[in-house]
Amino acid sequence: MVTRRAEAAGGAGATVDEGPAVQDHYPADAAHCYGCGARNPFGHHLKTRWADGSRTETITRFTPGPEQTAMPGYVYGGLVASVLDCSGTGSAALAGTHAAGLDLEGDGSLRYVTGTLEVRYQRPTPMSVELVVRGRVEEVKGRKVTVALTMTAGEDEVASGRVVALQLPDEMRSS
Ligand SMILES: CCCCCCCCCC(=O)SCCNC(=O)CCNC(=O)[C@H](O)C(C)(C)COP(=O)(O)OP(=O)(O)OC[C@H]1O[C@@H](n2cnc3c(N)ncnc32)[C@H](O)[C@@H]1OP(=O)(O)O
Repeated sequence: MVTRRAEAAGGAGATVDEGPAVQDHYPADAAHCYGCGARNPFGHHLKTRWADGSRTETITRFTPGPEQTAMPGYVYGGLVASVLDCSGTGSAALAGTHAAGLDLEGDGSLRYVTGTLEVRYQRPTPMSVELVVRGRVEEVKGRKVTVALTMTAGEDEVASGRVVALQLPDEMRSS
């Protein structure tokens, strides 16, 4: 299976990718996620950053390949969902950690899993075009962060959705 990394620059209008990716700060024992874990050789290796100085908008980029085909020329919907999913949990980790006044690089930074994922497929998603996911943090409430997401391919919005992410439960921790 081919492994690709999302490209980290260019092609997103006026949006600026700012600072390190949250996944760069996941500890080694929490970096196995298929969507965003740096230590998963078969995964997407998604990287989610603040999109600007507001600390409410995030950006994640991914370019799908032919093995992620639905119909020739178009991307499999499960891949679209998967990219939205980890864009949402990464955004939640950025937002929850920021809201708690913690440092991403510190031991106390917060990690999140998916509680609920909603996806609306708006248009067929073209293959081999960089997909840009923008996250907007709607709410940080206790253990829960809600993030609204849009995915664009070039000028077209191809999907949108929402992730409700909850802080990583103890039973899912590896140590
Ligand atoms: C370390 C780095 C990690 C990187 C990996 C990124 C993850 C990648 C994405 C994934 O694939 S994660 C895998 C798929 N997800 C799971 O397997 C999660 C399974 N579910 C659970 O473990 C628990 O149900 C969950 C942690 C989601 C919630 O349990 P909690 O005990 O934390 O929730 P609690 O009962 O305390 O409820 C807290 C709030 O969240 C709400 N809530 C609970 N479960 C929810 C849910 N599933 N969806 C939406 N909201 C939910 C609940 O209503 C409440 O809202 P309010 O505060 O407003 O009252």
